[in-house]
Amino acid sequence: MASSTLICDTQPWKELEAHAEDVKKTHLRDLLSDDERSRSMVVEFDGILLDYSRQLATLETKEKLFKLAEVASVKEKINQMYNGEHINSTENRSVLHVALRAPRDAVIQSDGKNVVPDVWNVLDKIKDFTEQIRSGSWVGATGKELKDVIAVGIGGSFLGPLFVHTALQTDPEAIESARGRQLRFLANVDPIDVARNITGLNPETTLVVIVSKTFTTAETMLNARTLREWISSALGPSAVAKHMVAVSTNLKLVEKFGIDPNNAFAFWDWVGGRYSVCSAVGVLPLSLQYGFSVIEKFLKGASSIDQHMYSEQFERNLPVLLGLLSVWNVSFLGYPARAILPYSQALEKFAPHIQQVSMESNGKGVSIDGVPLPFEAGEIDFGEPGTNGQHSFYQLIHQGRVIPCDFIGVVKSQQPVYLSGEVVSNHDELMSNFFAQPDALAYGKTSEQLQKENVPPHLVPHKIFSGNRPSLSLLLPSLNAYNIGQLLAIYEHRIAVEGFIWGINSFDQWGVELGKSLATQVRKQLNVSRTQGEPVQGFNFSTTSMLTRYLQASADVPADLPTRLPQI
Ligand SMILES: O=P(O)(O)OC[C@H]1O[C@H](O)[C@H](O)[C@@H](O)[C@@H]1O
Repeated sequence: MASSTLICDTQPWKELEAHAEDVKKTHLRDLLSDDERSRSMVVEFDGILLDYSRQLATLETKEKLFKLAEVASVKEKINQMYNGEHINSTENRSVLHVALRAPRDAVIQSDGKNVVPDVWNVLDKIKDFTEQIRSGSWVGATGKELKDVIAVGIGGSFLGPLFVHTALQTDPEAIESARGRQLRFLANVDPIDVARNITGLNPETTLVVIVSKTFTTAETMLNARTLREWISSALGPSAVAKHMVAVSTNLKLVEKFGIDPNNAFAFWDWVGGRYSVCSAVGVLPLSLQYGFSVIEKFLKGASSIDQHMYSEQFERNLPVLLGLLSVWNVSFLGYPARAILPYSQALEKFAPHIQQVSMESNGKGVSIDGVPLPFEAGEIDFGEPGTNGQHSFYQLIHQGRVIPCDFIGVVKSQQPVYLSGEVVSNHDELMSNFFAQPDALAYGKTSEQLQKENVPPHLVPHKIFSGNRPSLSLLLPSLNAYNIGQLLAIYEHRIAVEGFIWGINSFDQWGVELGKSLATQVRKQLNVSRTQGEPVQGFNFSTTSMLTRYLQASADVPADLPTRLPQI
């Protein structure tokens, strides 16, 4: 496909549009009665099972989607990504998060250089440093062991590590290796988040890890300065060297901040922020908490999916299939949202992480060549663990709008519980819902069924479930570090595949800039108003009124800002 051709102008796209009209006339009840079809919509790789038989799709849909992938050059784009080509063209960068989890002997080139040795130099440094901290050979300024870690970072420097930390927290092996240690995350510039993070912690036993790709993000830098103050006001300025380390691509700014460059852990501009959890961004704080050997398993799980994505034919390729189905739902069936529904409390931070990976990657309005898109790209991702979500927003999913759902289940619980006298184990109880919900969505309930149940006629319309609501199910064998790595990589690659089809740049994020620069203007205004009593000017009526009101009502904030840390 010529690079300036939009995907929506190609024949396979047009055929899919016409085909979607036919498929909309069928019902999942009928599609699911064809066992042959269902059988062909189950794929397994490395213990992970994907069943997409409850997608509103036929065998013909699949074939047509493969043709779309062909005309969109998906295979070529995957190869370009793995070969380190500058596919992030607006930032002129390679996109090589796969190199972060590649085996030591792999060769992955960026700009003519094999980056794998650099990756492993940093991993070795992390291993060494975290062993020093965990063994107590590195101590704080007063000679005490550093048992607690606060990771300061936001966006991609926060959400992925938080997801993995939350997922590992109840894994038996991880629990064992984290005994006596705490890992916290400070992301929001809201001072309440500082207060919550330092509550109950002693600076003497705390290590602060500043995580920022650019080392310029306003929120992270203010939080970093705040925690530097917390440490130095308690232990003296020289304590910072023992209590603060950094992860960044910008080692000059790390040094300027006052962190010893020896205690800085590098990564590279070919790692996108939201794809950085497998770099020092995630590996350092997570190894401090769980030990490097646990986190190495997480990297191996992600690497297994990387190889699969690269070499498996599309019919059996989990991320490619998932990506194609997402495009089908969004662009042809017209369902703009997706619910991510893990039936595991350990995955409670998975949807928030994927929200960033997906919405920041694919929420674009122009093609990679800058041509405005005549169709919507991206999807609205949200989710909560089951069964909690069932008691919250599932009403809308069952009887309101159609939202394709990803059901994620786990065969073996991290924490099995059985009660004598109960019908099933606690995990079986959870999984009963995992298995039931997709069928409830697909089949629904008809008025005939309701009448047979003697439902009073006036309630029948309220109790009808139209069904025909698509979902897919992913079944993981367990939820250890390896499986968590697999799950992460499946979603990362799925999102890339969607972007490859839509013909957009999934690896830049210009849409976050405008709000940041307007906040700079407001920050300047707040400063001159508080320090010099300047009236608010240069804003529209609404912002001027609100700012004025805010300033008047918070006049107790001292203009000279004497240091004040949370009083909690
Ligand atoms: O890691 P940092 O440079 O501090 O960036 C943190 C975050 O900043 C921005 O908001 C970007 O949109 C995110 O992709 C990034 O992860």
